Amino acid sequence: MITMEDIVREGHPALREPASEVPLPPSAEDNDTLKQMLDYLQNSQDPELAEKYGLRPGIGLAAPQINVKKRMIAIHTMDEQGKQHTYALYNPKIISHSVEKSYLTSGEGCLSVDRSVPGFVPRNARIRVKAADIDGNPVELRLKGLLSIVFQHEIDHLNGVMFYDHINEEEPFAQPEQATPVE
Ligand SMILES: Cc1nc(NNC(=O)[C@H](CC2CCCC2)CN(O)CO)c(F)c(N2CCN3CCOC[C@@H]3C2)n1
Ligand code: NI
Repeated sequence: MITMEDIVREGHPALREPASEVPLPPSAEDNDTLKQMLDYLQNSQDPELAEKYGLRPGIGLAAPQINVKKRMIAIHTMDEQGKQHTYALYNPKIISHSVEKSYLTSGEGCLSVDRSVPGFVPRNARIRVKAADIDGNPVELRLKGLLSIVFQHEIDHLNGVMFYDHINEEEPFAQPEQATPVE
């Protein structure tokens, strides 16, 4: 079971190195790791389990955060319409994106960052993603809103990018150009 002890924090080299493509079909080990990442998110959103195991709540997780330098991400979140979305993917790749930007009005945080970093994180409003699902089958997703933001935060981790790398240093809460806020 993944707990906060397995999550590496700022300063750990794994957070700043690019992660490697996962050979498909996935090995039993990679499959197990990805399932455990998804379990973490589901456990962290259960108040009793989160309390019992001291889990910080999460809606996304990338393998480098558990010191596995492979291109694997898990996402478990509700969208703005209250629909549950669960993804466990290998080798996600943004193949196209909108010119329009968006950002979470609450700013972003990170399970690997034990501090608050205020500011808007400008991201692409809509993205098209190609990836492989947990069985290694190809998937193509068109994402917008919160889901688009979460995917970009996780794919950033596969490229050694942290959310605060995107924050405008001079004016953290400057309204990003051509951007739609996501509540
Ligand atoms: C927005 C939010 N970020 C939470 N944490 N941060 C994370 O997930 C980081 C990834 C997110 C940060 C911004 C975009 C992606 C983890 N990251 O570092 C992975 O790279 C939350 F936990 C959370 N929610 C709202 C929904 N709620 C449902 C009930 O259970 C609690 C849950 C809390 N919303
Ligand atoms: Ni993160």
